Amino acid sequence: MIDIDIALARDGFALETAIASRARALALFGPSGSGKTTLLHALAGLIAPARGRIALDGHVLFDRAAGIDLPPAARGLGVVFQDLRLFPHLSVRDNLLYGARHARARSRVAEFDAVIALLGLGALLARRPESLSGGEARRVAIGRALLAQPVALLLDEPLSGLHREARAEVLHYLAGLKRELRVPTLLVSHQADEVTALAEEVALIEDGRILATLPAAAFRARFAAVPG
Ligand SMILES: Nc1ncnc2c1ncn2[C@@H]1O[C@H](COP(=O)(O)OP(=O)(O)OP(=O)(O)O)[C@@H](O)[C@H]1O
Repeated sequence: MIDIDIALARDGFALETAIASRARALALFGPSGSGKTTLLHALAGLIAPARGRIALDGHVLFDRAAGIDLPPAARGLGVVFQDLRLFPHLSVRDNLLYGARHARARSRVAEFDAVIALLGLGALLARRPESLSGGEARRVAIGRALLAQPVALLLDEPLSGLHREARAEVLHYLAGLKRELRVPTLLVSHQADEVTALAEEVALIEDGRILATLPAAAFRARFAAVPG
């Protein structure tokens, strides 16, 4: 259960959003510049809203009025940023183990071998990030985030900038994770096809405001004709 009701402003852009969702796979869908990444960063604890509250499964991450603002590491979130942020000097295995070393003791989302299998990383373990294709690098970043045993996974445009085959490849693996793991996921995207494939519920965002929150079927009916 995610409960967000926040407002913040910076450089002429105002974000004022409220979302309450019980979906295990929620997407935030909107055009470029609508505030998706800003909202994800507020959730992750990288930007402090001027007003409001953020709670996840009843745990308060941020509450301006109550003076609560958990630092990013204490929020227990697995974040895959648009720029991935893999460690260039570490092998794929060590990038993944970094995630595992920072695992939360309380929860068990997925074991190392299961993540390797689910994301098809077995053949890549000795490689360095610089030698990976775009799709492979994303799979590693997702694996590292999962191995931190997060309470929720935040994915910022996980398929953007990939060519057609690589998009299909990463989408296939993300769909597998959704089937196999119970971890709640927030997907940020401006592409209707990936939202349709991965989300159970979709919050539509425009100009920093949530226009509506739709079940996946209603989203499909409304956006099916939009090309990816
Ligand atoms: N660090 C920043 N400082 C000031 N303004 C910013 C900063 N980052 C983003 N913005 C502005 O905030 C607004 C929302 O940006 P944001 O990146 O959240 O949108 P988005 O929906 O994620 O877009 P995209 O899909 O292009 O990443 C934009 O007007 C952007 O120019």
